[in-house]
Amino acid sequence: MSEVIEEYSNMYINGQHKGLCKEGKDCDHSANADRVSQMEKSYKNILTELGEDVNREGLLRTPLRAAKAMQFLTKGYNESIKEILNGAIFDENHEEVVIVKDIEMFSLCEHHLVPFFGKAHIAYLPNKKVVGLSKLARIVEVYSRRFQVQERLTKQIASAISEALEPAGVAVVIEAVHMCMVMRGVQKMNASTVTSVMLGSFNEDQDLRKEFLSLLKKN
Ligand SMILES: Nc1nc2c(ncn2[C@@H]2O[C@H](COP(=O)(O)OP(=O)(O)OP(=O)(O)O)[C@@H](O)[C@H]2O)c(=O)[nH]1
Ligand SMILES: [Zn+2]
Repeated sequence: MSEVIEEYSNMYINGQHKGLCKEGKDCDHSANADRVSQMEKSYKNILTELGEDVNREGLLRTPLRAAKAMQFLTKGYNESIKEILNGAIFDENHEEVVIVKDIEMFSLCEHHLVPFFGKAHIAYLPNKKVVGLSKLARIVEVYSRRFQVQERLTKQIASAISEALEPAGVAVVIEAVHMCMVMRGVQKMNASTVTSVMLGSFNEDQDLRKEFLSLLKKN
């Protein structure tokens, strides 16, 4: 048995989940072990093609570590908004804007598979329903932990909030630095990219939009 399959099989003993997955959640460790094992092989190939000796001490466990790291960095594919928001939305007659700003986000650019990272700022104008504040940050996690372009990430976050809460309006702004523009390609250290999606009242009401954008400038 390969090291990775052994490691993953050990997590599921006598019907008890140990380690990665939540108690009682239906999951398939052996399929995941196969996936990680295949990725490990692929990383070995990549390192070899780059001229590295995959048998030197420092690299011995690197392909496996890289495979697991990549799984973590793309864990959003296995997460569901529905599950995250289950029980977290409640009735509240709050008619003012709710803003959560400076939510750190880390994603991977789908063109080069290198990171882009920065901050997401979210506002919504409730329409009878509000959501646990941390869940807004969790929505950012679900969509950013995937291969992305910043525009789509911004839109997916806004749409998820809009569908779940049916608010009067939603605004999402993301500011990010793309390592594909910093470490390679055009090599611009200080360029940052800002994307925004304004739905409902944030789209229709210029004053509301301005108020949100001016709040983002304040520290
Ligand atoms: N719109 C958008 N473009 C992105 C994002 N991330 C990376 N890109 C761009 O995707 C483009 C890929 O273009 P290509 O010309 O195929 O790639 P490239 O030759 O590596 O381009 P350079 O980076 O200019 O060297 C580049 O312009 C990247 O800057 C993103 O989130 N949104
Ligand atoms: Zn890129």
